[in-house]
Amino acid sequence: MYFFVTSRNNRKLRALKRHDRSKYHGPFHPDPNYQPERFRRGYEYPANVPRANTILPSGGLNPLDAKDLPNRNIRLVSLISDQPKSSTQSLMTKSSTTNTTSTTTTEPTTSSRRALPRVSTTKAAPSPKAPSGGGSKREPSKEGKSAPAKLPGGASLPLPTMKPSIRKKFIEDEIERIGIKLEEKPNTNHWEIAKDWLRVRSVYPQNHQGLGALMFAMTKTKIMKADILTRGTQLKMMFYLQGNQRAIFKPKRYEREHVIKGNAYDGYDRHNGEIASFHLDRILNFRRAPIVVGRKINLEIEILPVATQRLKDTFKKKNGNTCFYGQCYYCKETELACGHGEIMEGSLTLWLADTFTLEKVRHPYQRTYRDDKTAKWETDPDYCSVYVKPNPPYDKGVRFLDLIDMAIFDFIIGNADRHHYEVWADQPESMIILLDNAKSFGNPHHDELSILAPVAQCCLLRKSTFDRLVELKGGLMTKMLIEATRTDPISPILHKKHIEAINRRMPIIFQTLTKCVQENGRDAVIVESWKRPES
Ligand SMILES: Nc1ncnc2c1ncn2[C@@H]1O[C@H](COP(=O)(O)OP(=O)(O)OP(=O)(O)O)[C@@H](O)[C@H]1O
Ligand SMILES: [Mn+2]
Repeated sequence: MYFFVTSRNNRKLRALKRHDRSKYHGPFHPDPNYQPERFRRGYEYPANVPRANTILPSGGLNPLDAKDLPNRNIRLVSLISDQPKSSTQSLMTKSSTTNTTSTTTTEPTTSSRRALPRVSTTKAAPSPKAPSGGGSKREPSKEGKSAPAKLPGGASLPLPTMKPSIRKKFIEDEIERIGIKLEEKPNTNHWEIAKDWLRVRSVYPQNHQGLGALMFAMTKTKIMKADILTRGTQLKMMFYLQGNQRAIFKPKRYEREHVIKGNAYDGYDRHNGEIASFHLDRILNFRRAPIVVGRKINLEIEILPVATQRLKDTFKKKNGNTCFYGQCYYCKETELACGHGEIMEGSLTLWLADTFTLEKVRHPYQRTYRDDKTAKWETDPDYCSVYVKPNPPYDKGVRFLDLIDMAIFDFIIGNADRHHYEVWADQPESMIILLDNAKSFGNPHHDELSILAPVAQCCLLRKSTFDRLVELKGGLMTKMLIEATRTDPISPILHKKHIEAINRRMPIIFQTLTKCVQENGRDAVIVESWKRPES
């Protein structure tokens, strides 16, 4: 009898839940309550719908909401300023100012121990002393190294800087180096070259002149066959290029200035984000992302004649434009991707050679993709030390530091959708391959701090990444990004608001690291390698 009542109640509860469509909007559908209509990834959350509050509101506040909240006049003081600051320096410093141009607001907290900082940035949060020209104004000492910035508690986070003249030359060289000439190089097997490049810890080499020729080939080579790609949840096509090379085509869905509102993982893929991310991967010298170019295709001439029947079946005309909807988890006839007439812009990602096998791993900082449910990492400040650090594959080797690198990368590009990542199977030293970066550059007015959770909680960073970030600070990263993408066939790749967003996010990374250094000491945070200490 008891069982009967309970199961009937459960049934009722389940039925109730089924009608409550306000919850699930993630990529998976683990339960029967899933309602795809409402929370397709292409769906943008209406502004007037109240959202359930989580302890951590996805790591950031919408700047537009900040004015409604009390006691948020808190100014973020940069810790990477060039002169040592007084003890008012802290990641979040309470300020009595009512200055509305204050770039950052944060909710006051009684405890310094919380899962994540809640900071939201409305517009460029300049590091006060960071010059826009990319150089550093810090007075160099005789060796060209600056005095370390002293922090409260005696810790320091030295940011080595170059002599202004050396820095100037460095900037020029870096900008020169990162530009790519897309030029034809006939009688070359570009695909074979890309295959030879593939390593356990890199996809392509640094500064290889073959890259421009390979990318040129990607933009021009005849498409021999076009098919759907059912893998993943987003609309895309699989192309087979002449010479037996596969490539993924992600269609343009938004104009450059479009802002994706709502959750940081909302919206369709951004093809330009996929391109910009590849170049950022080059700039950071990670070389862990597949090679991507922009390409405009003629759907009627280049695709339909070589399309498989199952892809052709999803083609439609709308308002005189050729469109398709493909076949994937979120693909449906009413959500067409349309060309401009017959021409469709998109990104083309080179398929990785089969030298190694991909293995998919669940990201330890995976989101719940639900408003009513927080993941453990969002509320537990010890999540990293208890659940990540001590356990394989993060307890030794390169994986853990790769995870942190990826968090930095994703924070810069604004990708909050890294629910899984991929590595080479059976290769313990494998890199985390930065596959699928298209959920990026959605909202340039919002910095999704929760993406930095692995950095803020684990307080570890590979030294080479730290050094590179220091080199790129002060605007060099974005200068290089603009130069790197300038020759892409569908350039400009990013709207200037996104460039501004990157410049704003860099100091936030340094602030997060500084807080780590304050608490743990520099040597424990910036490391060459990491291994779980013997207990
Ligand atoms: N360049 C590539 N080389 C080899 N395999 C790839 C490549 N790009 C994607 N894949 C494979 O296809 C899968 C789906 O691709 P991708 O992640 O870009 O699609 P998606 O629809 O965005 O997926 P999701 O919805 O899970 O984010 C990847 O997880 C990977 O296994
Ligand atoms: Mn994706």
